[in-house]
Amino acid sequence: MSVVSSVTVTVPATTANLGPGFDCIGAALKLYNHFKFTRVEEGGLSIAVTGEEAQRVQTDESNLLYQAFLRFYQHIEQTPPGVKIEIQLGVPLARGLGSSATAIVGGLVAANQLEGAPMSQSQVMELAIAMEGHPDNVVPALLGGCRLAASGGAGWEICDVPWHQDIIPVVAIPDFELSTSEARRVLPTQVTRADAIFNTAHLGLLLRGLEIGKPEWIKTALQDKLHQPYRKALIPGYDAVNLAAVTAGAYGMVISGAGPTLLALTDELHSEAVAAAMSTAWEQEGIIANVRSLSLDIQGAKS
Ligand SMILES: Nc1ncnc2c1ncn2[C@@H]1O[C@H](COP(=O)(O)OP(=O)(O)O)[C@@H](O)[C@H]1O
Ligand SMILES: N[C@@H](CCOP(=O)(O)O)C(=O)O
Repeated sequence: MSVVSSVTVTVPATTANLGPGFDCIGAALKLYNHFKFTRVEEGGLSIAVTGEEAQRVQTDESNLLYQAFLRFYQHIEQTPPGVKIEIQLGVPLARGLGSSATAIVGGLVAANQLEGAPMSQSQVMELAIAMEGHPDNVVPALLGGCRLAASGGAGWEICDVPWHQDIIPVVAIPDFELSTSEARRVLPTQVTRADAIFNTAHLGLLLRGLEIGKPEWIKTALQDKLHQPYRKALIPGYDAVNLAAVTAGAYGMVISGAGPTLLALTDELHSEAVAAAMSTAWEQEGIIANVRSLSLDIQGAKS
């Protein structure tokens, strides 16, 4: 491939953890950010952002998308070109839907394309994981689908997790932010053996439950002892929304990523009722949420 002057990269939102899979499993959703990079021969940086939360995105060198772009050039040991970046935001910021992963993946993929793809997809993935610090958002954002990542001796093993077509994700996105770093600060650095065993068993059950679409298994499997018990307190109304979702027919409800978005898994028959119940429950707590059913994106980042 040859060097190009402009590239547009589309990157999906992701929902990480899925209950017991803290820091190792995530799924790409059909909700997107679009990033256009244009080489500027005179040098310099300009960033323009459109979309609902546009004014919340940094437009100087600290912009995460640009930081990922720079990281690519540092990695290939070349001087970065001047660039004009146009961001069309579709993924809400700091809500637990992997907005930072879209920026990291977007910046790396765009730079790689501009330079004629000197890096393989798996090299881009390793760099993205190193930047984000955990694999569960950047891996599905790059590759699409539901993915489990495990660090091997030399690198990462990525496993494609089959997702039964009857399982519908419903996301309830509240009108407040919770940064991932803040939500990680409340987690203990050590866990008990009992909690480790609990999550190991439940993640195993979840993988098989997602594959065959068995409601009882998914219901049990969505429980977690490693992060949700500590993070619930950061999300007002968590218990009320959980009860409403399950009463309306959800298999279960979890925190999407680090929150505050809440994710219910359900079936087609119940998805509308589950969405309405989650919305109402949060409204009763004084929180307005954008609640919607989303299907899985299976393509990942595309340019
Ligand atoms: N499109 C984007 N362009 C630049 N920076 C972004 C973009 N999306 C997210 N970010 C950065 O990532 C931060 C949110 O990251 P984080 O707290 O991990 O939340 P999330 O769960 O959405 O990934 C934003 O405050 C912003 O600094
Ligand atoms: N495993 C991470 C996932 C963070 O996801 P995000 O969408 O909130 O960035 C964590 O739980 O901290």
